[in-house]
Amino acid sequence: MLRFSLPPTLTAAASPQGLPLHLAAAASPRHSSRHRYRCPSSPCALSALSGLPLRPLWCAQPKQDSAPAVADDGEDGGLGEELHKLLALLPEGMRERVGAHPELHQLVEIVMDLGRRPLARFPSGDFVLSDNPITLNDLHHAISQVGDFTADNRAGISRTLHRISAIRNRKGVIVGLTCRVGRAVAGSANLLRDLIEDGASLLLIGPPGVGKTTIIRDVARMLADDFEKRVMIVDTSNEIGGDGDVPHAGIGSARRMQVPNPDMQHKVLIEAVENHMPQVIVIDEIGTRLEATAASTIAQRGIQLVATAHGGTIENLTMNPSLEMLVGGIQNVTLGDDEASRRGVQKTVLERKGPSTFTCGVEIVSKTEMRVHHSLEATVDALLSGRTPMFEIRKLNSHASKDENLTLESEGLSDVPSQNLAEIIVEDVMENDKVIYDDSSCGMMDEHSFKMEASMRMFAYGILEISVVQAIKKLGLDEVVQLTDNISEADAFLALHSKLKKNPRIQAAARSQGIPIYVTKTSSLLQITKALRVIVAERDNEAQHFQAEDDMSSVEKVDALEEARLAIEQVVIPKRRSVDLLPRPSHIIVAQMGFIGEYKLLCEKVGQEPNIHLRILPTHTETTSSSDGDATDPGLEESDSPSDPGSPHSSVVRLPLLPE
Ligand SMILES: Nc1ncnc2c1ncn2[C@@H]1O[C@H](COP(=O)(O)OP(=O)(O)OP(=O)(O)O)[C@@H](O)[C@H]1O
Repeated sequence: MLRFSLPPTLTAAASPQGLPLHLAAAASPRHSSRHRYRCPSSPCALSALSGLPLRPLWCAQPKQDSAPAVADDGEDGGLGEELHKLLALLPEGMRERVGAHPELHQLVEIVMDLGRRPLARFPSGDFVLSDNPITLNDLHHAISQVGDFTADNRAGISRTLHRISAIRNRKGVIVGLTCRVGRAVAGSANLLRDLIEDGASLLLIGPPGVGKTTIIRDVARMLADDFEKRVMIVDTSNEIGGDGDVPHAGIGSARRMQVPNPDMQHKVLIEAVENHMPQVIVIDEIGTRLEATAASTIAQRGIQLVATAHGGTIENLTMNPSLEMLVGGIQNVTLGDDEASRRGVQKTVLERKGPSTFTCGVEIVSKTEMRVHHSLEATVDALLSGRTPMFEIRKLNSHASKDENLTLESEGLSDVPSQNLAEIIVEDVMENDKVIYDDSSCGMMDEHSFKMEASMRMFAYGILEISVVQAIKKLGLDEVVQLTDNISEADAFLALHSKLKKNPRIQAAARSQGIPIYVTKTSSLLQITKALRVIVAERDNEAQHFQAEDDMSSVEKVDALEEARLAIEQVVIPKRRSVDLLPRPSHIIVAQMGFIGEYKLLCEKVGQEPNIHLRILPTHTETTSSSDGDATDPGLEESDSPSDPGSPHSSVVRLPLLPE
């Protein structure tokens, strides 16, 4: 886990909320140097692979000339001027009740439905503002203070970021209001600062109320003020720049175009590009096919695009016919039989149709946690092929108080957590060959002793690629183990047991490749690291074994030829006696025969496996024809007789393996 300490000056400057993001708002960081990371599967996917820390939020100096960030909550006990404007919509009794609430500064919404008790929504839960039900008068009082409701039934309060949404009856009369508190939280986009600075087009996805608009507002401010880009916000419901014709200070020097009617959003998008020469376009809520098409047109013109869309995950987008275009579009493809079996998939598969409109996808999990998909295309491809996509988790420590250290962690980069080591099981699922991983032995091994010379390609299935890559980095195996998407070129296969069990096709594909299959019970970084150790160690042993065999083979060959040389030069030629050499493997016997042939001597193979060996005859090949049928060859005769090889009179002399 990576921890960064908040400097005391900034700690002191932290907002009364004590929220980490508010702490971050105290600084307006500007980064001059950046880490660049490399990904095996995609050139841009990657900070998590680096093993390098994310930058702390305050690591750069605030820009001197940038306007100070506007926080909603003011000095009067956290009740800022803007919040006052929202509370003014309420009848006095309710206003006092909510004003006295200890979490006022975190108020999210006020709900007023005709004939029901009014509610204030806080992150901790709902709070009843009055036992008296809301009347039409209460609603009229509120409506009279807000601007006009547009076609999307939304209105705002001039010079604020609040959003008032109406519920109407069938005759069009307003019978309910949802009054959302809007805040400019400078620093809420700091977790995305590196991507923004890189010029990446970002698609932020998240459920309603998770904080997308707040983040995108800060992105616009950051791009305009910190990175001095020409930013145009296409503000469909005036939520980013606030209600009224003068935009809210929360967007900094970004410009804003209002949209007369939500159906016109796509037209205003194109107009923004054609008339105002923006470098960046910011849009809240892309929701229709027309809007998605307009966004894709803009991206093709090389403009940095930052947008939000509703949805829990990127997978939701791939299943949304209106929005799938944002991720490149999805199509059905029918594969040939060979290709289908090579990939281990069915014949009809889903594939991405074209390039994605956005470079990166960011799933907003909560106000303090995001999942960054550095390559949206790689994520979509992974999802469509049934693999788990690689993403990076970026978090602000939600437990940090303003007096504590602020923790910025990326799970993708954090150290291996301590876990119950007994749980670690790595099995080789090839039949009858189950290996239970012995953790104690692993503890004895030095992480850096796993270096291998030969590189190895590994196919991971059902396991986050990012975790595998991290484990590879942790073991220092970057140069050794590479991930591959193609099972047919893999040397090893690592899978999550539960997932592999359910996919006989992929099992069959791996088996047909004849590669070792390893499984882990869970996909925790710890288990993957340990699995990798086993895989690499086994591979290392194998490599050493082959190497040893090779080495031995060449040493034995030298010995065998030397043995033949001594036999020829010391016995066969001077004493004209035959000599039996030592039994050897066949490829070495062949080498010996060639060697003997150079002396123009005859030899023959004698004995049975495993004792087959050569007998060198004191007969020259030139004389073979004339001596053919010479049954009286003394050497041959003598050598057939069982005799003591050590005897000076013996016809069979066994030479020492190595000459002295
Ligand atoms: N970092 C933050 N700190 C404090 N409050 C926040 C933060 N981010 C958002 N909020 C508050 O949470 C509420 C919802 O935020 P926001 O409107 O940005 O969400 P959203 O995801 O855009 O919602 P929707 O999809 O419904 O438009 C607002 O009241 C906002 O002020």
